[in-house]
Amino acid sequence: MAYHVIEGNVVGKKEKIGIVCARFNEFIVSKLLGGAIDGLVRHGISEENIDVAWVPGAFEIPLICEKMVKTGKYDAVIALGTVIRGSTSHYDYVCNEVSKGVAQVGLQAGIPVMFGILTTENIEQAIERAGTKAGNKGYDCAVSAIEMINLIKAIEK
Ligand SMILES: Nc1c(NC[C@H](O)[C@H](O)[C@H](O)CO)[nH]c(=O)[nH]c1=O
Ligand SMILES: CC(=O)[C@@H](O)COP(=O)(O)O
Repeated sequence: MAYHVIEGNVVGKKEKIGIVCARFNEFIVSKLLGGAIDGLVRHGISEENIDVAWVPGAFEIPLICEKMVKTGKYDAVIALGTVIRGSTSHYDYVCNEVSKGVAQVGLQAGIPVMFGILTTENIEQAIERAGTKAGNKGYDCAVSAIEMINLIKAIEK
């Protein structure tokens, strides 16, 4: 192979992870959280190195992600929430702002800030992505967080 490949493995060690959860639609978000913790622990992260912060709704997630990042205590932050369309345009504003906000925090952070927020048309779609037939978005974000931590280490060494 003439070119070099830089990639991150999914082996966690002593890294510290912050998770920000929205309480709105907690029935779903709690499943995302369980999946995220399962993914982290099964890939080597100790539960004692995981902090979970709860916010009222997805709109508040970016601010607390930023607060966690600025502590300098975490190797990655995972945002978990569930936004389900209602009968007004409120859904669009919440989704737009939370996605922009999390992305903005991530670009400024220097550490991975993972977007584990479901944005669905209905409850069924959310359930499918919180541990049923479409997997668990929380688990996926957890494993990707470890990959990103190790990728950054590989690039910076
Ligand atoms: N409708 C959903 C919300 N709405 C609440 C907002 O996120 C926010 O907490 C409120 O506007 C006060 O600032 N939040 C969700 O997480 N999911 C929803 O479906
Ligand atoms: C995503 C939301 O904010 C939504 O649940 C609010 O519902 P509605 O648009 O019917 O007020």
